[in-house]
Amino acid sequence: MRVGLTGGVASGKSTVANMLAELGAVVIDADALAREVVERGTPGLAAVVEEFGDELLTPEGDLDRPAMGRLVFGDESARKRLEAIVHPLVFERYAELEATAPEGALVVHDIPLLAESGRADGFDAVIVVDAPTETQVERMLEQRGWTLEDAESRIAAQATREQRLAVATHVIENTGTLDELRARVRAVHDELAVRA
Ligand SMILES: CC(C)(COP(=O)(O)OP(=O)(O)OC[C@H]1O[C@@H](n2cnc3c(N)ncnc32)[C@H](O)[C@@H]1O)[C@@H](O)C(=O)NCCC(=O)NCCS
Ligand SMILES: Nc1ncnc2c1ncn2[C@@H]1O[C@H](COP(=O)(O)OP(=O)(O)OP(=O)(O)O)[C@@H](O)[C@H]1O
Repeated sequence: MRVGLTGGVASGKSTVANMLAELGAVVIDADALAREVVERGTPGLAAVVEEFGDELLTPEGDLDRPAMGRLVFGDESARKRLEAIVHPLVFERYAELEATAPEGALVVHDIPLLAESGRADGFDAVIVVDAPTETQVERMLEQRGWTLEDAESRIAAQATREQRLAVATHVIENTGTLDELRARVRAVHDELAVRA
């Protein structure tokens, strides 16, 4: 059973993914893979440096993620050039990890850009974590210390709520407490697990 999990930035995807993992699902996290493929010393990071220059590296030689974020979320063509390097590497790692999942497992693919990718049809079910834009912005400002401009530029780089909801088979509203979220996640998990 291959389940896609998506949602806008700071909607609560990782929180939901962690709750699903606690319930026994195997979670593959695209954001984590996108970090792994550009770690220090990787061919991915070398490709990024070739494209964008080494001023986007920290003195230690890591990708300067805040600086890269400011660049790509303010410049669509730069974002597309970064995605063209990172996304194929992420898909490669995805295929490798998926092949190691145990038979009969509920395999959850946490993919922030699933609606944008046009790949939602390839999943048996698609869970969309949904929250109003104001809630997303509040979480980014309060819990991540981003500026309003950082928050709004990430939202602008993503599909709209409506576009995301259009690919959902299951919607998880994340507007209440974490306990309410956990109860909704359990209900969706239990429904999908019997089909796995
Ligand atoms: C620009 C980068 C270096 C900024 O790193 P940073 O640590 O600040 O953010 P992080 O990677 O944790 O992403 C946080 C969230 O930002 C949003 N986001 C990230 N990349 C993108 C993108 N290309 N388009 C729209 N939203 C994005 C997602 O909601 C994601 O969950 C990084 O986001 C990146 O490498 N992005 C390109 C790769 C990508 O598309 N990743 C998304 C999943 S494959
Ligand atoms: N129902 C909730 N009540 C309070 N805080 C919440 C709730 N849901 C999520 N959060 C908090 O909001 C922040 C964003 O959640 P999370 O990291 O799960 O979002 P995300 O969609 O994975 O974000 P990103 O797109 O950046 O990866 C986190 O600090 C999380 O603890």
